[in-house]
Amino acid sequence: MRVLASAPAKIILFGEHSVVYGKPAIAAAIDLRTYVWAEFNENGAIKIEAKDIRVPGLTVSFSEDEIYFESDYGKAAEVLSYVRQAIELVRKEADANGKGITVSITSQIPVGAGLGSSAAVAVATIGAVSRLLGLELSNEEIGKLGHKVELLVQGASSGIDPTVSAIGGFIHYEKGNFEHLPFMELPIVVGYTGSSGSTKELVAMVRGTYEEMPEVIEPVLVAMGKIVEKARDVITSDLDEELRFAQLGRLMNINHGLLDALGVSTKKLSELVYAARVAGAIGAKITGAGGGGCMYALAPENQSEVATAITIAGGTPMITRISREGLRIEEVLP
Ligand SMILES: Nc1ncnc2c1ncn2[C@@H]1O[C@H](COP(=O)(O)OP(=O)(O)OP(=O)(O)O)[C@@H](O)[C@H]1O
Ligand SMILES: C[C@@](O)(CCO)CC(=O)[O-]
Ligand SMILES: [Mg+2]
Repeated sequence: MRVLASAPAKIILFGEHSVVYGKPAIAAAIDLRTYVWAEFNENGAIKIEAKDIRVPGLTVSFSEDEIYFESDYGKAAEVLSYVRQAIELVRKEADANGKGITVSITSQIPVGAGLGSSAAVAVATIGAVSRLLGLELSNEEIGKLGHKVELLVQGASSGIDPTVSAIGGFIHYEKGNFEHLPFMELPIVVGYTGSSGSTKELVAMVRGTYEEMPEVIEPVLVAMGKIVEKARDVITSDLDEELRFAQLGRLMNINHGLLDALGVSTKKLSELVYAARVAGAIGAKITGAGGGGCMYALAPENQSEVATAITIAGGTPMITRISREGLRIEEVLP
């Protein structure tokens, strides 16, 4: 039997980082996907074929009989730890420890770019392997297992990324609970800096500053939570679209300033944010953990001008759509 599952990337519209501290956040699934095939193998091993994961900065060390592979992301085997933990977790749930499973991954989502590649690969793997092992799990339950995977690998995770990847659409998320927000077409442009950041390291960096000076950082996190509540009121209000976008744009700009204050922006991210605003975007901010990765801009009137400005500033623009669908079982072959 072979099973193919897919799960979407996401953008965080408002509230990344503060969501790790129990504040609310708003996220949406987008139409880039990770695809995972799962099947049994005979030798009892976990085998992972990550077809298009690029491993930048590869170093190979030869020591006696051992060979170690390291990359810019750390030890090569660690790069696959989200997938490995996802398989092990599902095997345990299904009481199938020791069962040989091969997964093969292809992905449209840039890695470490703030678009939730770790959550999508974990959710799609859990989806494919749970179906293979005959476990009946809802998408919501799979999102919760995806959160466990992120906690195991990263040490800290709010769970918003695996939740939105599993269930799709727009969500308001707070402390493990989510609520779907009304679906809307958002005229956005995502700008990719081309460099990556590790969510694990960025979350740990913010934690370090928080512990060093909680009296300074706590009010920043509280303000981020207020931005999210205001954004939710705007999204669910009956204001006309122009006013709604204008208010959301202002909230994005304030949220970006606070993320910069937490130290998760980079020169390139800020350049893309300002280039988008100068080209007429009504709001622009980092999306995801930062430290490289992506920003997004709200540009109801001029998506293509904003995309061009992002290119001129050295980024790669992506005009994406919100995905209503989360995890999907694409094929089950005998
Ligand atoms: N196609 C893939 N195959 C295998 N592992 C992947 C794949 N895509 C992502 N990963 C795993 O996810 C890690 C990147 O996750 P990380 O959380 O740091 O960034 P992100 O999820 O892309 O961004 P963010 O968390 O800010 O949204 C990679 O180092 C790798 O371990
Ligand atoms: C930085 C962070 O808030 C969002 C990453 O997309 C981490 C998390 O919520 O787990
Ligand atoms: Mg991630």
